[in-house]
Amino acid sequence: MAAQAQQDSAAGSVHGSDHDTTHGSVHGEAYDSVRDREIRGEQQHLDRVYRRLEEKIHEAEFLMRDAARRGQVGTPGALAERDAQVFRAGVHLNRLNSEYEDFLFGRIDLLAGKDGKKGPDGAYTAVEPAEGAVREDNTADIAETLHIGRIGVLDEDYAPLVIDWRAPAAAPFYRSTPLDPGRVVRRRVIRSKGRRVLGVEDDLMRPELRAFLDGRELPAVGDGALMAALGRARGHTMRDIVASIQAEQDLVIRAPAASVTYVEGGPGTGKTAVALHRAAYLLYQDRRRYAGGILIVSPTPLLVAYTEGVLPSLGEEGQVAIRALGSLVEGVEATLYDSPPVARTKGSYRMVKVLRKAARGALERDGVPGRLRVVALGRRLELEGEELDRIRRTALGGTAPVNLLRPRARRLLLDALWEKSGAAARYTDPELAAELRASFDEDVTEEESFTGFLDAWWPELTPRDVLAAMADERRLGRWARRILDPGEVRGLARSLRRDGYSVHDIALLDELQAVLGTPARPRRKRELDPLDQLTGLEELMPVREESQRERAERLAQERTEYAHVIVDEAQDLTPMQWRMVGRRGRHATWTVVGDPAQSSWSDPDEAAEAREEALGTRPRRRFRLTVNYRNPAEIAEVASKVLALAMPGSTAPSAVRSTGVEPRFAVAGDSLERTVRAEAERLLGQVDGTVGVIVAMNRREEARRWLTGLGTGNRPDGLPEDAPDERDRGRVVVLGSLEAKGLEYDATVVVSPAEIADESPAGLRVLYVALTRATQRLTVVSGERDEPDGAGVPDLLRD
Ligand SMILES: Nc1ncnc2c1ncn2[C@@H]1O[C@H](COP(=O)(O)OP(=O)(O)OP(=O)(O)O)[C@@H](O)[C@H]1O
Repeated sequence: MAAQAQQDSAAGSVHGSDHDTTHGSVHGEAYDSVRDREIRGEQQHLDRVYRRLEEKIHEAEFLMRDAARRGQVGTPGALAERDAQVFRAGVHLNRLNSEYEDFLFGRIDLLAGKDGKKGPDGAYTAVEPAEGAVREDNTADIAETLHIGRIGVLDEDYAPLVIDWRAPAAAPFYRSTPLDPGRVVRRRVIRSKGRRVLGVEDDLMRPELRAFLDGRELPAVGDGALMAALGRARGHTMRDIVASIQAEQDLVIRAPAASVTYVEGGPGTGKTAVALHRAAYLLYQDRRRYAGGILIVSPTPLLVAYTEGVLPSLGEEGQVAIRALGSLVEGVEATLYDSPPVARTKGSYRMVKVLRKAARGALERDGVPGRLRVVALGRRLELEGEELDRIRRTALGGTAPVNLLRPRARRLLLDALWEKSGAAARYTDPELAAELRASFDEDVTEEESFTGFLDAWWPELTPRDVLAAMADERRLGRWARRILDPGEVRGLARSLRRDGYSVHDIALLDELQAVLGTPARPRRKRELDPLDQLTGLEELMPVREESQRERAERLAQERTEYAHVIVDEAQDLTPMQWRMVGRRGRHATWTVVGDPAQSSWSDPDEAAEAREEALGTRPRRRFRLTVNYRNPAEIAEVASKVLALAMPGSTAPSAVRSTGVEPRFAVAGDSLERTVRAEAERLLGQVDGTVGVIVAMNRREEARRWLTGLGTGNRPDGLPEDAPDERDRGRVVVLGSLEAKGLEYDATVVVSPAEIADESPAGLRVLYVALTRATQRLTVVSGERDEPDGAGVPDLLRD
């Protein structure tokens, strides 16, 4: 399994075993000296790149100053687009310099191509080698060497010093494999920090070939960049994978953005990483088109926080908004959880009908005046009871948004009052009657008693008002008759009486916003500005352009629709959430990534239907990711047992590496608390990075207390500042099973598989998620319900 995966991966170790050791020889030369020489060579290249960038930055600064001197706007906006880009690159570089590793991270050495055409990035465009590029004796000359980095840099002759990783010329760096090498002979990953090259790792794509560069044979050093990247300790934020994107991932990242791109793949196959890199790629490829914004929808705020740093590290911020499902509606933030049955009700498609009824019914409230009384044409006119109800029913006919029906209701009230006045009967001349009616309407609508009544009887409803009205079980029962059963009504009403909102409430609020509509507001008159009287003022005023970030924030606030929508963990969206997300991408292209086997939603068919509706009739392109980069084979093996129960017949992705460390099974004796704490402590000593403790949702609070002071950042009272566990602070994280979605840790403790599985109808799939979070070590603790065997293996994880 793992061997197959290695073969699939472009970075799989393909060169001879003499390179796997740091001593030995490469083509008769001491290995260490070859490596040093290669590193020195890359260092010289990196120095050249930095010198060129500095030149360009100075040039851009000069142009800016010059433009300012000539009275033009003193910002990059006044420069030619190319220079402005260089300027931004320079600003970005300064940041990269101080904050990020691996500005320059790759290199490919290529055979001569089929033709001599060059692309805009200065590189040859041919994908396949020229005939005769490889000589009969299996030797060849390297015709082109490209360096790949986070941005593109050209030298003074417009030859590429660095190719942007998203440019077409960089694709072979990611796609070439020994099975399908194209022109690539050697693929090199360069590790650098700031301006210093630290190491190089090579893969030969044509190991049978002896290739020469400037008369010297091309050596290969290192033993696999991908494995080195995967073995690194995990922190609290995700890293980008630019240096080691794999061929099957690259196909997704660079897929044309038309229509809907579907990506499925098991845990750890890089779906989230791919989604983020795809956003950066799309912006690079067509910045103008995506100025409309890219929205990335993520299931939890924890996953947003985990992934947020990746885009700036790719040079992208601003046009991409990463939002949790609970933060998609402006001004509200989900903070509560619903029990599985309530979540199921709230997420169900049936809520559309309930909400439509509630939005109309919410107009009838306690305290609404039962009588309208006005004086007009010298008479007292009244409407009450049944008459008012009838008017309301007529006004509400059809499906138009409730808040937009107020003018219609107002009209109907005036009609009824006019009727009551009997004036119509007295005037037979239609012109005269119309005139009188107009002045009647004007008189009535100016009366305080009329406007006051209308405001109370037909107020502008907000989504929150309606949701609050649904907290009344009796009223909700009326609106949900024959749609929800009484148990569902009770649970729903009770959950809406809490302070705050759950993630499922947010989709209800959004649906209500659509059902209620927003009446057009009269434009506020601009206050009289004495300077308006002067002309030509603008030219005299210094104009401060918005910074890119300010602009992005402003646009994000104003924006309700996006040009491209990326949905991460798409298997978890409920039908109501699909409707909410769908409204934000009505004219968008889409990338949808997910894994049905990890779905915590209990009715996948219903969700699939809502998803299809949200995505409309656009054509679909499907991709499948097959390699698990997160879990070692030993952990993947245990998880696959639960997969077999959760989704019989589905195949698990193949793990790319194995650590030789089997998962550990512990049985809680008389104290679950003590066992969990001891196991977490043990793992803290075994890994350098983070430890995630995953428990059933209703044990979260309790488990946080169990682990107080153990690397959690919750210091027990009286602990001296330099206590030994101080270095572990923040390394242990306690999570409810649903919160673990998408995250990963060096080691995890999964507490009571049976409790997690029993918690909801989708429990087995949630357990599958929990078991696939660790990059190095997994400990499973059995509790009362787990029925462990003699080796401590719980029932659910046995064959
Ligand atoms: N090509 C790669 N090079 C290096 N690391 C990679 C690569 N692809 C994925 N990874 C790493 O593997 C881990 C899993 O990736 P990611 O979280 O994107 O997977 P996923 O498919 O979204 O998983 P899940 O479905 O479990 O949420 C991450 O640490 C990611 O950085």
